[in-house]
Amino acid sequence: MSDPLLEVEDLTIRYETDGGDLTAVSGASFSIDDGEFFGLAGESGSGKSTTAKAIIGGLDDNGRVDGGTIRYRGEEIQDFTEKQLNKQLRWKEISWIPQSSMNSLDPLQRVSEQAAEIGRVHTDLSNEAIREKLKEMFAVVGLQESRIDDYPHQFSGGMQQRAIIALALFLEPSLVIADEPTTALDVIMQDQIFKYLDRMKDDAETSLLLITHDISVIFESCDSVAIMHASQIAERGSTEAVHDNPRHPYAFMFKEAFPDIREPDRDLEVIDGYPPELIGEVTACSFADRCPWAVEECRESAPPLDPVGDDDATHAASCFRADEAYELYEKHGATDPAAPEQGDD
Ligand SMILES: Nc1ncnc2c1ncn2[C@@H]1O[C@H](COP(=O)(O)OP(=O)(O)OP(=O)(O)O)[C@@H](O)[C@H]1O
Repeated sequence: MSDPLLEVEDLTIRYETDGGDLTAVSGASFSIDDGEFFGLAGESGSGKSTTAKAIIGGLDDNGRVDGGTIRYRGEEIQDFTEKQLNKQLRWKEISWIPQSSMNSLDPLQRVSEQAAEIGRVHTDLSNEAIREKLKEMFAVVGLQESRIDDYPHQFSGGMQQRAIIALALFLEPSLVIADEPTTALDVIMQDQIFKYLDRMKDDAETSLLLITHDISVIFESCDSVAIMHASQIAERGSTEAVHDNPRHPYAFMFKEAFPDIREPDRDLEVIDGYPPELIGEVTACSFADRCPWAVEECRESAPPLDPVGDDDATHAASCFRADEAYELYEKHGATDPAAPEQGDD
């Protein structure tokens, strides 16, 4: 079997802060194949954007990869210099639709000039061919082709977002990283962009790393998923396996917190509390303080992301009670029948 397109292994990322080193990602592992749509879900602050930024070499200055590897087409890239990233990866291989596109366009350059510069560095295409490709993408994202020569300030916020998406896709990259790409867009436009990505997937085996807090979008559009909670991957696997047979309490409670068209009458789950901010080494399950099924062991060490042993070899959960938690949840709701009743000694 060939290498996965992207392989993230045991990745740990920390930010230097006044309060000490904050662990934003702790031991994360997942891989994305050619033509695979992979969703990374989780509440705000779980480490999704940090993971994506590390892949494209865009960590904030106070952030660093503190352990693990990121391989792209088999080559380790976590220590690539800016020059290597620009020359070998960005735009043509991996393109990035950032969470906030508002400041991503150069205000001093027409969009077509920005495209020309990207095209010059990464392809042999003529200027005319680059303009044609950009016009095609403008049509896909619902912008008039004639506006490729506009400056960013001539667009509204939503239009700037669409211009960024056009720039991210016009060179047909192998991997598109999209961080909450559709939050500023209406549903029709979201649908149009996903349809276009699906076409790229069919025609050119384009892969997608889709980052969102909305797991229902991932269940609709992705082949695989990882659900993160406060720096750790709680569960990972094919969308089908994680949807139908979830094992980690955060994964199934998070999933049940969103409406599902297949179960219109279900009450939505509420997860009490907030994810912790983790200073220093992570030495416990980051969900333990919010988990109805947590036992002593969960606070004594961080559970490894182990295979759950079903038909999907990629399906793994980092929970000491992965074998029983979902069954208990289905029988008793979000309470542990083995836990002492309140008021007991
Ligand atoms: N530059 C930074 N300096 C210090 N801490 C940071 C920095 N950037 C992110 N963090 C912290 O790292 C953790 C992970 O943040 P990250 O933005 O990766 O999460 P996220 O899951 O993408 O959240 P959101 O959905 O809100 O974007 C959070 O605790 C956040 O406060």
